[in-house]
Amino acid sequence: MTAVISVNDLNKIYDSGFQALKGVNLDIQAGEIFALLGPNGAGKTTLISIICGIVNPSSGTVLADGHDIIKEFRAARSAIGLVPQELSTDAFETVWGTVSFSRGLFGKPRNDAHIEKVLRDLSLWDKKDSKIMMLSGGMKRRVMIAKALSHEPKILFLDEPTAGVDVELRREMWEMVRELREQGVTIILTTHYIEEAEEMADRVGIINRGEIILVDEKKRLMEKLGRKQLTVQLAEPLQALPGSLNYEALELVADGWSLIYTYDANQESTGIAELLRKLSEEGIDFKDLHSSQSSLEDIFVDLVKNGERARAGEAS
Ligand SMILES: Nc1ncnc2c1ncn2[C@@H]1O[C@H](COP(=O)(O)OP(=O)(O)OP(=O)(O)O)[C@@H](O)[C@H]1O
Repeated sequence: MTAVISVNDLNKIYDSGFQALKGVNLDIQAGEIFALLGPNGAGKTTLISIICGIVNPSSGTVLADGHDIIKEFRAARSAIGLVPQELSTDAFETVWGTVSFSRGLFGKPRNDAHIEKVLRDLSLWDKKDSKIMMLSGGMKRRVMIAKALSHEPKILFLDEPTAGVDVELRREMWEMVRELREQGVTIILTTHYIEEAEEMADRVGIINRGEIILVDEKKRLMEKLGRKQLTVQLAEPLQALPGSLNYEALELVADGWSLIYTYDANQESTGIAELLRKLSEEGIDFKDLHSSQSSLEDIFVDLVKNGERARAGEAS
């Protein structure tokens, strides 16, 4: 695997004195979809902005497509397409005009066939002569993507691509991102929607308070940290758990009508057999059993919470 972006010991301290990035190390592999996930203010936009040359780093280095983003800014930047959070296009320009103009900004020679392909791939071809202001919100977002792809970048950044878009458009965007990956574009998206990372990404990086707290393949992440929950629906409600069933992994919920048992599906012994035996010994009957896998959301919330707890421990 080759890293198409390599971030080394990157720090950012804003003029206000606020440290938005703390020693970030990150490699993005060619051809992957990488989701950078983190709560508001975690540092996602700062990281992307540094890689794209919009914000200066305080220290550390970044290589994009093998080029140092400061010393070889032009070469690094021309490998990158950026779809920013904000929609910013000239309302009076046509779709064709604005997208071709973007290509020119990167010093690339005119290539109408490429612009046509981009517009067709994004279902914008029949709108090529429309003025931007005449387009729907979804179409405007597509134009932003077309602009970012106009100079044939190898790497595409999407900053919160589906913030504030409706469900249908979100699905379309996901589909489009997958198609781009098939064409060999490496994609990095930032999101606070765990659903988005879960749906789209090959790998997920979690950033919190300027630190990357975890990077892993999505599948492995879910297997490694994924807990399962077994819900036992009782035949009769319980007031309280009997002493023999009083353990941390077991909770009485739904006014005493259900038990939730949390276990690690990767362990050889899950404890389920023992739980069921104890229920029977205590004479507790149940109507139904079902298990569910924890989502990336649970994993994320746990990681962020644990990080905060560890920090509180350090402080005290
Ligand atoms: N120009 C600036 N000057 C000072 N602080 C800043 C500046 N830009 C961002 N910050 C702070 O740096 C932190 C990280 O911001 P950033 O926009 O990178 O986060 P984010 O993860 O992208 O958040 P969001 O999801 O809300 O966009 C925030 O606390 C923010 O207030």
